[in-house]
Amino acid sequence: MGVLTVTTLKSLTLADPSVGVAEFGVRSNARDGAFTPAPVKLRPMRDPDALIARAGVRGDPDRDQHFLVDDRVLDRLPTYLEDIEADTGHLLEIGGGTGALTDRLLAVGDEVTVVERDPKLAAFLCEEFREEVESGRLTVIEGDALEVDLPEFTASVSNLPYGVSSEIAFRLFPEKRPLVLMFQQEFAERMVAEPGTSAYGRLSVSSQHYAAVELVESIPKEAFSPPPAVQSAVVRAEPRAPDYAVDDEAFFLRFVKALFTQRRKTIRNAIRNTAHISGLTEPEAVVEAADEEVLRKRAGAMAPAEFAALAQLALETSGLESNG
Ligand SMILES: C[S@@+](CC[C@H](N)C(=O)[O-])C[C@H]1O[C@@H](n2cnc3c(N)ncnc32)[C@H](O)[C@@H]1O
Repeated sequence: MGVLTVTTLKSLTLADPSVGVAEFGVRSNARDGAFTPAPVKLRPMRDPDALIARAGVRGDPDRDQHFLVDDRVLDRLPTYLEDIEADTGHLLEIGGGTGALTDRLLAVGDEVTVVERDPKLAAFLCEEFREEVESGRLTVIEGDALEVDLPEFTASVSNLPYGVSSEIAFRLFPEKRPLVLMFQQEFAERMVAEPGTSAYGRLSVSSQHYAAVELVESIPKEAFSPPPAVQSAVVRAEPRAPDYAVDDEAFFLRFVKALFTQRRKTIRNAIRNTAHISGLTEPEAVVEAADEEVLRKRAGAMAPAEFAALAQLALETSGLESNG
């Protein structure tokens, strides 16, 4: 019996996607060395520069348009979902651009929805992926990702528009789905930061409230056209319940926000000074009830579970403004 060697082609890039499909086959080392094409046929991935040329656009930084042009990065992004065995039944992409990432998502997902605000790009995506749109595998939503209704997606992989990346991330987090999102490097570092580090803050606590977050890759500016001003980074968020319980999630997040506005102050003074943000009607009662050890800390040294315990205590000892 001959030894079988699977012939794989990680990424075959052709300028024109209509040129053909790549055939993946199994080569038998039997004496005749015959090549038997495997039953599956995989198509090559679209070339990102050719997509930009076909779309007839130049990325406009004022509209958060920095298109990924590095095939290796594009090919890797969906693999961060594979690593955690995420369900790729329905992938959501925010900011489709000229479709280089959309193409990779169609290769791994059963169904893909892409949201794109720029009407010209949304129309191009419909044209470029006409077959997938007609077969129902791809839905293009033209509109602002902060406003449109999002579908029931199983995971998202997106190179986010940086101007609204925080707002979009916090629209996606509560959906509790695996996310692979590109941010500015510094923002990504703040999301994943640990207590006691300079990058740790409100963003770290609120991101980690929803998911286990991990900075999986830094991406140089040259991977984009046009290159952004700063380096980027990919964050993978795997949803999980936090290791603490909070009765009022909205209050917890508001309380954390309030305390970090006074990060140089002790927690004691931060509670007192930020009632207008937290909505606490009796901040002094919270100070009286809390442990001295906690009150002496500063927000940057508080673990998420400590904020949660303090928020619970605050709810038990103080009222909340009715609009808080
Ligand atoms: C950083 S580019 C990424 C494009 C493409 N996914 C890629 O990786 O090459 C961000 C895209 O989001 C679009 N965009 C900007 N603001 C948006 C918004 N509020 N909602 C939806 N799309 C937006 C831009 O037009 C642009 O195509």
